[in-house]
Amino acid sequence: MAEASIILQTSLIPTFSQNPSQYTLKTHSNFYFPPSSSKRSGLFHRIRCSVSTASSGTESATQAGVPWGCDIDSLENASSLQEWLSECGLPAQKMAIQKVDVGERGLVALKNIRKGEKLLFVPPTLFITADSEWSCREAGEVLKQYNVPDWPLLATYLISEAGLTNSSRWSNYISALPRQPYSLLYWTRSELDRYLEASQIRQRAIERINDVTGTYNDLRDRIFSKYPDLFPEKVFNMESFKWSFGILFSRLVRLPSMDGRVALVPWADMLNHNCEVETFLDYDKSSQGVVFTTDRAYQPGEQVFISYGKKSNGELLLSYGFVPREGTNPRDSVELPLSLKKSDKCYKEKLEALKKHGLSASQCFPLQVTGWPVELMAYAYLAVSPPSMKNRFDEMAAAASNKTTSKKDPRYPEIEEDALQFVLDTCEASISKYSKYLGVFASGTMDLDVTNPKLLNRKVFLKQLAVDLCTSERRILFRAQYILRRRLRDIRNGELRALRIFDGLRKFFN
Ligand SMILES: C[S@@+](CC[C@H](N)C(=O)[O-])C[C@H]1O[C@@H](n2cnc3c(N)ncnc32)[C@H](O)[C@@H]1O
Repeated sequence: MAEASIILQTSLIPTFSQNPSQYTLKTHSNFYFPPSSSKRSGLFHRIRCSVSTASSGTESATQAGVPWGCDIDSLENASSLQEWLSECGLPAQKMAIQKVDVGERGLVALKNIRKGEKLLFVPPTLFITADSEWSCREAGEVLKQYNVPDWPLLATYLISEAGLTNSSRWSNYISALPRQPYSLLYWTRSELDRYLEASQIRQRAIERINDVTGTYNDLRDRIFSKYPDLFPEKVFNMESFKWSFGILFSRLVRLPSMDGRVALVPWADMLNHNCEVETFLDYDKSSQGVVFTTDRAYQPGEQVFISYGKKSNGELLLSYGFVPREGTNPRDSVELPLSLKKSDKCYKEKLEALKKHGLSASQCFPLQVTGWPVELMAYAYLAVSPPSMKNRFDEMAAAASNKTTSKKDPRYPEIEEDALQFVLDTCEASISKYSKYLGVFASGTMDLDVTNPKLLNRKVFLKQLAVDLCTSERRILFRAQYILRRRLRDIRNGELRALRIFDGLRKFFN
């Protein structure tokens, strides 16, 4: 299991990124559109494809949601999925899809499973990748002609196959997918503003929704509108793209041993996440299938888990729509926003130095229970450094940028106390934001059981997720506050002791 740290982070996409602005899904600039449209229309003017527009009547797709898939906790289609997969070459399994306590549906051991055992063996013929054959060949050709990148291509592929209902080879798989995956993509702007006000995840969710909307608009304007027979708006619309991106965010796998190729892997994507499990999905060259190796033993009836990667609770909520129980995620982190003070005499020079290294006047850094990155301290040093340290601004900004290769821990003893105090102040400002939020919203929702969200109304469910997230993020801030206060106390005690010694020596020589 080589390079576990890298692989774990990338097992189930999307990956953790320290800097939200580095997140790239999109869109305009990624597309290459061939210059000549006359050639294109010559090639495609005859093509037609019959796509079922399903949910009849006047109900628009936007109001009705997508007309395919099933309820998130439904086992209705699970047995036909399992049957179809076996017919298509999935070997006999030691697990079956069942209702579970964590994750609603999941894979449960049917027999004793040993630690270190390889499971699954899903063959490549059952993966959905950017190279999969389209049931509507012409639609696939159009997208390839436009060099549409993998993510939007896969999102369109999924809708195209779903729209064909039973005539798609993936119909058994698609019928077993959730009709509305849990995802922040389904939260409205006012829900994000209201419930995630205190957390930086709100901004990440807004950016992600904008990316998905931008990607859909791009595809519609540049491609779908030119081929309405292949991409009718009744099927290829914002609602269906929200669904397909929701599916990709929560189920797409990056396979390190296949050069990082991304794929939907039916059956393997029925495994739920556990923060304490270290094993992940990958392609196994010897058995030529997707497998994972158990890192613990399972008895019949126990749910089997994998890891979706080293993700914070916020990132798990963003992509997968759940928040692990408090204190169970050793990889949990919270983003701390640090900013230059506008009143700083060297504001302009500092900003210039930051910009040179791809940073800005306001920057988020991840705090973990175990500490924080060297980049955060470098940024704090820059923020508090006086004009006399002008010649060090560039090196501080470079160290604050995670793009630098050297990970030296920058130290400026003369301003260390100020830098720590600056981080502590920011930390405490964040804590009071969380406490205010939790004080207002949390009352009465803390002890609700969210294992069966269908029983709760949507508002209460979202609120509980937000409260769980904010509680876990505030816990990390409290821990950082404690460490910072202790360090400051040590520095101040050390200074006091040094002053006393100096004073004693002075008196002695006098
Ligand atoms: C790859 S799918 C796993 C199969 C999924 N449970 C299903 O029935 O289709 C990922 C989704 O499973 C659910 N899930 C996975 N791990 C979970 C966990 N630890 N707690 C709660 N839900 C989880 C979330 O809804 C997530 O979006």
